[in-house]
Amino acid sequence: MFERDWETLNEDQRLVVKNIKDSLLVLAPAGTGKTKVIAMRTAYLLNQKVPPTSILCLTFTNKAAREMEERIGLYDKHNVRHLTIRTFHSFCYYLINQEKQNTRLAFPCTIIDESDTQDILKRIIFALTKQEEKYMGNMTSFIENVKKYRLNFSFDTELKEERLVKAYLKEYPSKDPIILQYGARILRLYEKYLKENNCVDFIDLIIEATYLLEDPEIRAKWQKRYHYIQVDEMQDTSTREYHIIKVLAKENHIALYGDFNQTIYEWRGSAPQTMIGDYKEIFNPVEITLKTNYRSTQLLLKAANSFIRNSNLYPSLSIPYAKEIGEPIEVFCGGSQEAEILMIAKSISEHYTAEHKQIAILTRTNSLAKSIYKMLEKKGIPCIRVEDIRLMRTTEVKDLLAVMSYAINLRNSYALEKIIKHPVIHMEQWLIQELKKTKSGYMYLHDWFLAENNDPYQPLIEGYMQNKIVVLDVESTGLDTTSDDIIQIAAICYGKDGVKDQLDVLVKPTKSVGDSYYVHGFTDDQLEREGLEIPHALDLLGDFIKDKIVVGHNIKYDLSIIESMLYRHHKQSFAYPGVYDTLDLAHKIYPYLPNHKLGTLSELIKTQAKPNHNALQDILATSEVLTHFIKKLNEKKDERYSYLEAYYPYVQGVKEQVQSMTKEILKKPTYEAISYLMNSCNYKSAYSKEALQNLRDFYKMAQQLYEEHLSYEDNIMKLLTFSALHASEVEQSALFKGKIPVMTLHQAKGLEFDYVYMAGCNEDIFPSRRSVKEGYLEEEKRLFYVGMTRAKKKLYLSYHTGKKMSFLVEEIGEGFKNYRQVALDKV
Ligand SMILES: Nc1ncnc2c1ncn2[C@@H]1O[C@H](COP(=O)(O)OP(=O)(O)OP(=O)(O)O)[C@@H](O)[C@H]1O
Repeated sequence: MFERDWETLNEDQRLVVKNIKDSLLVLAPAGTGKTKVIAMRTAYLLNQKVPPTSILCLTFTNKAAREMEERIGLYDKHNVRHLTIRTFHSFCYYLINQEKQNTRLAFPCTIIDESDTQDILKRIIFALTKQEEKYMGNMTSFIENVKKYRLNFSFDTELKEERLVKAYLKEYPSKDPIILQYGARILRLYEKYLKENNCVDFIDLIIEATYLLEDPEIRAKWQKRYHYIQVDEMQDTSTREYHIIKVLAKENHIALYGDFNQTIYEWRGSAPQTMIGDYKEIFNPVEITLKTNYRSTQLLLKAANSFIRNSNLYPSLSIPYAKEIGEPIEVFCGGSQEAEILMIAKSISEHYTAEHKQIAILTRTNSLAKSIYKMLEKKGIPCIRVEDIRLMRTTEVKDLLAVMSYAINLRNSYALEKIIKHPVIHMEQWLIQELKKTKSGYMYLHDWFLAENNDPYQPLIEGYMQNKIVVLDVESTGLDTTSDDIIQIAAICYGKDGVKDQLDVLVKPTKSVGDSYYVHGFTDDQLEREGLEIPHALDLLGDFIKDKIVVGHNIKYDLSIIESMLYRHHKQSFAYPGVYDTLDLAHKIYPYLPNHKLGTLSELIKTQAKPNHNALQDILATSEVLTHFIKKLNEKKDERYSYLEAYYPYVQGVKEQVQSMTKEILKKPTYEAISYLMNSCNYKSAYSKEALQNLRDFYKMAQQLYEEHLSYEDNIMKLLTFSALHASEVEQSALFKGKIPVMTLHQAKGLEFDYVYMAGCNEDIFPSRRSVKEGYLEEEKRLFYVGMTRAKKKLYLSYHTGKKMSFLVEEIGEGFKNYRQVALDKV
């Protein structure tokens, strides 16, 4: 297979595939086969016996990652599983997950996608300004950019939001009155909200990965891991992402692939020219340009080249492979926007029969895509608005995901609020508002749903008084709770009279400790000599924690791996009267600390025991921190009781409903949990026919993603991560169910179609007036180029009278276009 495909490659492509000794910069204009080349070069590396675990491929979309994996799988089915092929965010998540013990995040945290971010910001902005949506667009990118800007300062610098925003606005001035007046407060409230709910957004993933890689040990480990790094669509890689690549690559081989003319995310922080300047200086790459275009007809390619010249874009021109001269671009003008859309409809139904499915309609804005979709639908043309088929973003899917997310992260009030507002539960708004006001007593919304008829901290306080608290910590061969082994269990039983008992055992693992030796210091030999068999160690632990309150710092991780070991050894889960996490308490009691790691808390409280990765020492430090927290909790006891008296009777019923629902979810595979919610909990009564169809698709997706060997909880985690990282993406398969996709140009990145209609080629629409005002005219030109180069056979450009035709159409130059004007009554 590889040999056969190798034969089809042109000389430039072969140069790239075969060069595995230098760093590379591959400049590849649209349609010249860079995706194909990356896949073949990876296969070639495997042929040359490069270990698959040392190859990292970063793609722009999950779809591209999947396609690349499939393509490489054709050449090497066995090794493809061991490659790391991910999008940037997904890679950062992977890295953080592997460094669970070092990250500042508390696992399992919930990753929120862009629509959740918008939702949260909308609420904050409304609460502060009583203004609604019109400020959203600006605010989302403002928050994203300020968060990234924070990385210009060292992690040790303490920077309050006010100072950070001031510094940012000095460098990047804004005229938006809401940003100027409220920017810092909005940022502060947004960050606080995420922390309280144990959620992270996409930028946090990049920030946390950067933070982790600052640690010399962690950095060296990851640098050692990857010897070959390939990055697709480098032109849209943000400066921050490039920084991570650079750190990882160090002196290893790196290959960047891209096309300056397809940079369409400069507004989000990509600066390809600066990045490449830096890359050339540091890595001294061999530069190869792919010149042969395999996608478009001769005429379309000449038109695209002509556009590049006339608009002064980056001078990378390509030559056609196609023998077909092709048809000229058809430019037509409607007497109104409606007439323009009707002309598109007419053209589609006249020229293309059912066999011609490869058609797409591209627009500059979402709102135009919506109008086109509506009108085509009325005309009976089967089409689909890409925005609507982002399955993971639909309200109904998000409703079900909220239940799952809450089930595994009981600190997630964001998800909880979604659940209790849902029509099947419907807690009244006034009550939710009142419950949110009880934070001053360390009672967050989620605490109301954990509390029995009394103070949620009562069991902890009582446990302390009765010397029945167990502080626990386990060490393992790695951080994958589903497959790694426990090698040490350490616990103390303590309370108001100090430490009463202690358990400290080593355990024989079923596999080598590998690199984890550097974290805990136990060798295979020592564990073999001194370790107990795991069933025995688990029994000892079971006895030790019986009837005790279990506490730990980020205890969820320890409990997950214990649960997994019990499951693997066919043992019953442990039962204990309560679990508390000092990390959770730290967030509530000291919300404004820069981080809540055990070391930070130990310094703040001045504990005698200092945490140092030795399990017993860490436990002692945790117990001192806990004692301090219990004192604080006690101080607010009366306040909590007065809240409980006022609201608990209203909460109780709903609480029981939510608890029984979430408990049930954790006893089933994800897809069964979906049908349980739909049927037994009657979620289905709340949705329309289309929404129910989406939920059926979601069910199927959960079934496909399900992995038997993972625990129920880990499968939920997998589904949630998948949905967050895929939320902004178009699932190509759904597009081609015999419907014509209507989408924005940004959504069309990386796709190709036989026939492409670019609508709304009017001044002020394309280029968009706002972008031009903000200084992004060049980016608008590149977006136009991306649109033109999606077409394989024919391109249609349309506009309407009332506004002038976009000058971008003129910049294609003459000799490639036919003009047509039709009045509305003739359509
Ligand atoms: N050597 C080749 N021979 C025949 N077809 C090829 C060759 N190289 C690439 N192609 C085909 O050309 C088309 C474009 O390739 P590909 O999608 O890899 O380009 P690209 O550079 O990633 O494009 P873009 O940047 O516009 O997304 C694909 O259909 C691919 O299969």
